[in-house]
Parts: sequence; structure tokens; C-alpha cells
Amino acid sequence: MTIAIEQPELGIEVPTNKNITHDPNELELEEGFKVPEANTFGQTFRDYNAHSERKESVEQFYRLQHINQNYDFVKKMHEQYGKLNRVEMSIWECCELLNEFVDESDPDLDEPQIEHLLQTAEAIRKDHPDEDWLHLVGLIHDLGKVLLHHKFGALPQWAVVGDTFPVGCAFDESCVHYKYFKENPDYNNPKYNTKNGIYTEGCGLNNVMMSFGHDDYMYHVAKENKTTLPSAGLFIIRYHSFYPLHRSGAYTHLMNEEDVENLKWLQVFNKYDLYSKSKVRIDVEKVKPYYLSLIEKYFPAKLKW
Ligand SMILES: O[C@H]1[C@H](O)[C@@H](O)[C@H](O)[C@@H](O)[C@H]1O
Ligand SMILES: [Fe+2]
Ligand SMILES: [Fe+2]
Repeated sequence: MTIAIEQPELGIEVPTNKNITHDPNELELEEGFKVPEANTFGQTFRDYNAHSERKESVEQFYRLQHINQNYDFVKKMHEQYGKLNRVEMSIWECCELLNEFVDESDPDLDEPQIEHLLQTAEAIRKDHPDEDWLHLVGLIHDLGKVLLHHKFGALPQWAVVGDTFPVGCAFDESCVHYKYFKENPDYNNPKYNTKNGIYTEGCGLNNVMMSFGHDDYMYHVAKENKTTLPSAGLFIIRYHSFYPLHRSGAYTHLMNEEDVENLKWLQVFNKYDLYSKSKVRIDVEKVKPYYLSLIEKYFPAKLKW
């Protein structure tokens, strides 16, 4: 059974001066979550053109992602990874497997993924203490990155992380490092390179095939293992990397009414996913009992992955 939740009142929450803390390494959780002015490298968040030690490697990541993620590739990956016949494990075991990975697409973070999961979840918990389902979504939203692990065939980073976008219709110019799509075989394919491509206006995101990666995979894992998370929670997991939509407002012509409602929660979530990235460590052992209780509430003890 899926648990019903109320809609949030606000859409996007932009950083305001009132909430800014001046030390980027300080994750201030005392009086609500404060949006930092800069990331750990002293740059604005998600500035893909800023000169930083990660700029070149992040750009090379997007080059490969944009060349390789086409309609046929995504279809093939759904067939291979949709079966969930690789591993049986609990949600917490998966969190621990992520310990060794650093996301090569991320200009704002070079910490192991488990830190990011807890930082996101704890920041949400501070501001929305009663939405326990949203705390859990914070903890699990990036678990699909386990596809990088050798137990899952050690997929290349371009098949797992980075922003996502629909395949089967034209790539939108708001995508990060858009220029590299010109080398994608779908770019010149008339079947796939018009505004709607193979889709129809208002068809609903559920009918749109997204580039393959950790979002869609984790959505599938949660759904097939019969989570009781509300539909907004599943929507957040599935589309949290779809920045062209939730940040730039592209592809809205493909949404239906349900998507419009769910998008409000995704925009609440995004603030914590993005701006909680920092060098401040969370004491895992201290918060673990709380998260284990949430996992027990919303998931079976073992899941098929
Ligand atoms: O680099 C990041 C990272 O891979 C995140 O997990 C993803 O959700 C973002 O969209 C992406 O920009
Ligand atoms: Fe993510
Ligand atoms: Fe994340």
C-alpha cells in the first residue's frame, strides 16, 4: 500500500541571504538547513565552466555520456538491468557498498557517496521533521550508483551518473555541455530529433524513456520490491538528476497533471540534494538506528537488485 502525503505549498526554493552561511565547509544544522554560498572548491554550485581542479574531468565525463546515451543503448540497458537478478541485499548493505565510489560527473563533491546520502537526509530532516518518507528518499536517492560496482558489471560512469535527459526526442540546449550531443547517433536521426520525437504532448513522463542511470534504476528497484513510499518519493528518485526539467523548465510539454504535482516535491528535495554537499562528516553510527527504522517501515528486509 502506498502512503498518501500532502502537497508542499512552495515550488522552487532559491537561496536567500537570510539562509547563507559564509564558511563553505560548515554544514550548519542548528536552526534549519542553511544554503552555503559556495561549494567545497570555493565555486558556485553547478558551475560547469568555472576553472577548478574538476572542470576538465567533468567535461570529459559529459562528452562520453552525450555520445553514448542514445535510444538503442537505453533500451538494451532496460532489458539487461530490468530483471533484478544480480544481487539480493538490504538497503543498508547497498549504502555500504557505495562507500568506495566518487562521482566523476559532480563538480561540487569529491567525497565517497555514503557521505552525500547522509548529508542530504539529515539536511531534510532538519527542515521537514515530520516527513519521514522524505528523509528516507534523501538516504536512498543515489543508491542506483551501485551499478558502478563489479557485482553489477562495473558499468562506466557515463552509464550511471550525471544529469539525465529524455531519449527519443530532441536534446534540449539547457543540458550541461550540450555541444557533445552532436556526436550522438540520434542527433541526426529524423525519428528522434524533433521536439516531440516519438512522444506526444502531455503523454506523461512515465511514458518517456530517460537516459539510463542511477535514477531510473533505483526507481525500478524500489517499485519492483514493493516499497510503500508515496508516489512523490518514487518520482523524486526517478527524476532527481533531470535538471533540464526541474531547474531549466525544459521538456515540460511531455508532462501530465500528476507529474506537475510531483514536481513540487522534487523541487523541495533538490535544495538538500545539491546544497548539502560539503566536507562535514555525519556520524554514521549515531544516525544509523533512525534510518534502519525508516527502511523497515518502507521496504522489505532484503531486496532484489
Ligand atoms: O553530478 C551529479 C550527480 O551524478 C548526481 O547524483 C546527479 O543526481 C546529478 O544530476 C548530477 O549532476
Ligand atoms: Fe543523483
Ligand atoms: Fe544526490
